[in-house]
Amino acid sequence: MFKSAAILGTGSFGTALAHIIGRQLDSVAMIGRDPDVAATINRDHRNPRYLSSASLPESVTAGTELASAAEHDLVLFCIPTSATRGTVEKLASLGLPKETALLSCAKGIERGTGERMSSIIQQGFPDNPVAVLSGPNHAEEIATDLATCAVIGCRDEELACGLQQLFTASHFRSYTSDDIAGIELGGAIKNIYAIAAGIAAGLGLGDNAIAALVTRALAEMTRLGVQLGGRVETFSGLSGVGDLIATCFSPHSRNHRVGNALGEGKTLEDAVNSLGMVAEGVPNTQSIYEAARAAGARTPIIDAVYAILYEDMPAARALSELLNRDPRPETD
Ligand SMILES: NC(=O)C1=CN([C@@H]2O[C@H](COP(=O)(O)OP(=O)(O)OC[C@H]3O[C@@H](n4cnc5c(N)ncnc54)[C@H](O)[C@@H]3O)[C@@H](O)[C@H]2O)C=CC1
Ligand SMILES: O=C(CO)COP(=O)(O)O
Repeated sequence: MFKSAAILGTGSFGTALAHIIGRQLDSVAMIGRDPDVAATINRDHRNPRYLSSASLPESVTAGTELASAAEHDLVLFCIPTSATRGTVEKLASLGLPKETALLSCAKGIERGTGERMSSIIQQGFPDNPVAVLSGPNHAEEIATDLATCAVIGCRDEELACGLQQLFTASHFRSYTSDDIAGIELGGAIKNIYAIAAGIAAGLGLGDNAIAALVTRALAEMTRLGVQLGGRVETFSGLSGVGDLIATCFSPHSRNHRVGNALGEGKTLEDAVNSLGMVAEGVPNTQSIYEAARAAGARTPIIDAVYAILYEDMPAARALSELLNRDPRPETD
């Protein structure tokens, strides 16, 4: 179905996905902002800044011209969610054929509007087909060919199958679903729990506490995700519990690393600056906290992370408040 693709973003995820789809397609153009990074990718078939040990197939080239996305059948959005609307607007002003399929790979919702990335992309390109990709997909593991599964969210069956074929390799298996909202919400909300799990680890809590936290996080994610428009079963899938487990327990998770630093007493600014990559859970704690308030949802874990990140509440006090809430039944 696809012969070529453009990947917007030459960061970790764009690089990992170029490594995968570059083997399947005649040409993959990575589009970034830094001409030096692009030149090195073209010369060495490696990204000097992100996942520099991953080799990129010969079909992968890089550049900085957003307009060149129009030359491809498929455009992947692998940029931070905070950059999506601006990039969509710029790309829409340059124009894309209406057959070009658009695949959102970012995990977060927009602050202020609460909109999911696929909606923002669809607003910019009302006539183009839009799909999403999510799941437990650490770029570091994809780029070293460790086995990975993902879910593709798409309402058009033919496009879903085409994308599934593209994201099928000996070590990469993909599934399809038509619950785009549920898939995107799981991927966005889990980032906050990865910060919470990191905080818990940084505070020196044990396995019992972290298992309890992740279990209650799944209940909260499902409750909130359904209130925001996802289907309940999606949160038991790869983009829900699958990604929750990956990010809450993996040393690769940037959100977990930010949380860990906070639990050890670092400031948010230091935790984020020392990362040098995007941790979507930081801005998304604000956007999702606001969306939860607007929906009237009960989200004690998100509220605790929000208080730690944005209201200077000490992590130990937030933990104590979480544990000492009024008792309630497990399922309600
Ligand atoms: N790294 C991972 O394992 C995974 C990341 N994702 C998602 O992919 C998205 C991108 O994350 P990463 O690639 O990991 O981030 P990263 O921090 O590794 O790279 C971000 C890239 O976006 C570019 N960028 C930043 N601001 C921009 C702007 N305003 N306009 C255009 N480009 C801009 C940067 O130059 C960089 O190339 C995030 O939403 C993340 O949650 C999803 C699955 C896995
Ligand atoms: O979404 C991810 C893996 O599925 C990446 O998580 P982090 O952004 O926390 O590294």
